[in-house]
Amino acid sequence: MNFDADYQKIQEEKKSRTAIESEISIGNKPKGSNFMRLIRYSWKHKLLLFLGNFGLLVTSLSMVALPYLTGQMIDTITKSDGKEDLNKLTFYFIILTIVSAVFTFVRAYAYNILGEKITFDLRNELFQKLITKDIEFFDSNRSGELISRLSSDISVINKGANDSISMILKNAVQFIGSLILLWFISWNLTLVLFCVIPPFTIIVILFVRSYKKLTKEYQQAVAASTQIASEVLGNMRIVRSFSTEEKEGSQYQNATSTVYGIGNKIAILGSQFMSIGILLGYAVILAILYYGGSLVIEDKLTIGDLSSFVLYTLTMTISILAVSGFMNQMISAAAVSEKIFSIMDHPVKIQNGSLDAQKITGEITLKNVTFQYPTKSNVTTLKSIDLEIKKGEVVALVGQSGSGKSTIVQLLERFYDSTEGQILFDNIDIKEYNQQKLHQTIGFVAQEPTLFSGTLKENITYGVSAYSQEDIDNAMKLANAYEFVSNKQIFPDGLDTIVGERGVKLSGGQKQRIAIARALIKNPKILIFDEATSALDSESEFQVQSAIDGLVSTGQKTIIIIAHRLSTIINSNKIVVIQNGEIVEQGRHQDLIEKKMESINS
Ligand SMILES: Nc1ncnc2c1ncn2[C@@H]1O[C@H](COP(=O)(O)OP(=O)(O)OP(=O)(O)O)[C@@H](O)[C@H]1O
Repeated sequence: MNFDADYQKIQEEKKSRTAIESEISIGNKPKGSNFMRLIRYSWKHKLLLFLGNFGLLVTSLSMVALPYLTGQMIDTITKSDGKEDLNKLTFYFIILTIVSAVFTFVRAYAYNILGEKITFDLRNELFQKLITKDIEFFDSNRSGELISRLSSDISVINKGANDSISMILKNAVQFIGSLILLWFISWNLTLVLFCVIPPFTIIVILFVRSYKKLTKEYQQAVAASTQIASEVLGNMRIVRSFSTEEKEGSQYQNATSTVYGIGNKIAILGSQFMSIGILLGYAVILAILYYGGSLVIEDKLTIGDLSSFVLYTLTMTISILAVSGFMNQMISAAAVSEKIFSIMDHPVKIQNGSLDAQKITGEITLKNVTFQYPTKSNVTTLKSIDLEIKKGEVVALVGQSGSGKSTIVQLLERFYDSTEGQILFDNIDIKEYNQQKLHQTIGFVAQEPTLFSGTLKENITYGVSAYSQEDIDNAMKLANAYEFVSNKQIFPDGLDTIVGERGVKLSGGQKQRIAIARALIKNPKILIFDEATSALDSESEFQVQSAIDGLVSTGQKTIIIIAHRLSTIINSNKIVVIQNGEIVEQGRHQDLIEKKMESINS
């Protein structure tokens, strides 16, 4: 294992971590209002929306009627002959309470389910869009951040989209309904109330603004700490071997301290707002009681009406406070949805072609290919590469680390489009081919094989829809994997052995051979080995190398091998030497040696 390189990688990742902490580079700004776009997601579930809103209307109107009924009951109590009316009013009260309870259930249930459906739709749409983004997108957006978009951020939208919208609407209906009834009970008392509403509204607006800013900062801080956790937990062996647990622990603590700090500010702001709200609320009640009480003394208002008035004022104060509370959730949802929609809308540059690549024979041409990575556009990684690979040829790409060998492979896989020049398969531009079909004709084995959680069989047949047991066995035999998979002492469950995080750990060489079998089962016309043996010990290397040699000897596939070791490439039809992104030499091994001898002699 190359610990130094790994350690350096972690350090580099850490440096870039700081850079990405604040912003996710998702490119273009979202179009239109995010909120309206969220509403459109709920519009897809019209029945639930209708049920929720109907429940909401009925509950809110019953809540508006209750203080009025209470006032009427108080007035009836003060009359000596009011028993019959009291019974009637009590009956109405009971009915209203029951209606209110039933429709509260309808509203809450419909909105909760609606929230879950929106979450389901958003999460799936986002994931589908993510996995079809250009590889370039993943160069500049860290997986930790993208995962938190998918998990915690979408849950924030769920809360914002169901609880808050429904509660805001409910309280708004209650507020307006109460205001109308207040006006009918006593317009002059209502005017007193109007004097307090503007300062109250200004405070709410100021609070909402500051809250919005802090919420955004909070989410970015959470994403940054998640990124640290995911990197450290994913690289535990390196962390342990360099004894950096303490350092990583304090790094994480620093990141979470930032989260805590912002959370603290949010808590202070929220509490301040609540206390000012309560203060203003009681001031209003006192004003109403004082002025309303004077009107009762002057016989211009009944005690029942004053009681209704006080209750309505309370309802309205609570409504404003509740709306502001739920506004927070909605603002968080809007802030989060802005990021989610920006990711969804980020354009895909690599356009798919329509040509079926199944009939490709394996002839590859690179014509004057120049390339800069989009995230490093000031550096030309490949410079005017001209290369011809014939069908069935074995070509080795050699050169110093960082010279551009793997970049050539990435262009052949069309992970990126070349900046200049053309890549042709069977004399047809790579852009003309359907990408999925093209990938089926190319088998790729990377330096560090990645297996997915699941069985060995699932891993070998990854990406292949139709296969027989014979296909699996053949692929395993060609990859030198058949023997160890069939060894009941090592793998009692054979192909059904679970691998991955919760399963059996495979050795590097075993993993690599499963990865080769996975590449071979597609029966690809082109096979690419990107330093497939460089991370292995000599025994595993021998096993993998003989699997590659076996494939080379069939002469049926075009094989591109990136390797450092001479033994791996000595039998190639062509060795291509790359230096600083340019081809400096190419030919058979013997030709290159002769050339070298000539240059030494001359
Ligand atoms: N996704 C990427 N984004 C930006 N730059 C990249 C990316 N991948 C590679 N590079 C850069 O491109 C250059 C060529 O890298 P490449 O991986 O092709 O080299 P290589 O010859 O395969 O090296 P090695 O033998 O070490 O694997 C390097 O400078 C590298 O830093």
